[in-house]
Amino acid sequence: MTGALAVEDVALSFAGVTALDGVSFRVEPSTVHAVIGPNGAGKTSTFNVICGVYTPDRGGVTLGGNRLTGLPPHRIARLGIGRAFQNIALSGRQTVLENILLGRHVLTRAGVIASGLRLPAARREAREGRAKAAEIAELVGMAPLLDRPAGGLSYGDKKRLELARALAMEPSVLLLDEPVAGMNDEETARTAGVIRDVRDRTGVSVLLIEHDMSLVMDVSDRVTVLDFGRLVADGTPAEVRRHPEVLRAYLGGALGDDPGGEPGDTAGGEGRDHDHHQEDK
Ligand SMILES: Nc1ncnc2c1ncn2[C@@H]1O[C@H](COP(=O)(O)OP(=O)(O)OP(=O)(O)O)[C@@H](O)[C@H]1O
Repeated sequence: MTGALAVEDVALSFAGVTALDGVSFRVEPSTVHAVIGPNGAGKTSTFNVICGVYTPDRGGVTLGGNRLTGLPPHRIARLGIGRAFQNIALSGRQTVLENILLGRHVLTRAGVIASGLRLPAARREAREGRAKAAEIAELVGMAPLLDRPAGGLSYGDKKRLELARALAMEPSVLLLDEPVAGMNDEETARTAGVIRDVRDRTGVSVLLIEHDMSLVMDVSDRVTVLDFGRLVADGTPAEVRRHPEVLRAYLGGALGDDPGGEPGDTAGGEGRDHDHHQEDK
């Protein structure tokens, strides 16, 4: 077990626009942790700082006490931060198995020449890779689809394949950017089950950005709320839902008394006036 992911006093600005202003929180091992907040709150910026896409002006990120900030993104990925993207970028002609194997390339040691020559180490690595990919496909409920071309999958399966591909890197922390965006209720429930299974069966922590409050309140062990780049609340879903600053940020939208709201609720979507945030963009 690698230990907690700690975001410590991170500040980030773009040409005078403050994206993050002293944000700190911890993602404990084997937990589901959501980062929520209205549009422009700093959620994506937080992910980009964790992955090393952006270097913060102040503060930094550690995993199990080791500093990630300052390292290039590929090193951070190797150290255990896996990310599945909101925009589906799968190789449509390749099969589910091949797409999951693509996700493993950061772990592959034998190298292209050894693989080309089919040296024993490369063959062993390929065999292990396929076994691991099959295991991951089973975890995300896609075992029967291993030989299907990714291009023909349903929308929900494509999104879960993206998640599987990130898992193939064997991360300690899996970053999911809106894992159920655009999904219907049934697909959302399936993905919620996969997120729980990832936590419970692999011990991987899941850090997710999500506007669907129903999913957030349902699957998260802990929720961090950002607004205008500042942390306004951090706690269990029950604590966060009652927090006065959170209620204010969402203007009585999806986080009100209704536990979990309706699937598809877009907190910060309908529940507040975004215009003052959009001006900053
Ligand atoms: N590359 C960039 N250049 C300039 N400003 C940026 C950049 N990335 C983010 N920002 C600004 O930083 C602030 C935080 O943006 P960020 O994308 O992190 O918010 P978010 O919570 O992910 O929003 P959304 O829910 O709309 O995706 C916003 O004011 C945004 O306009």
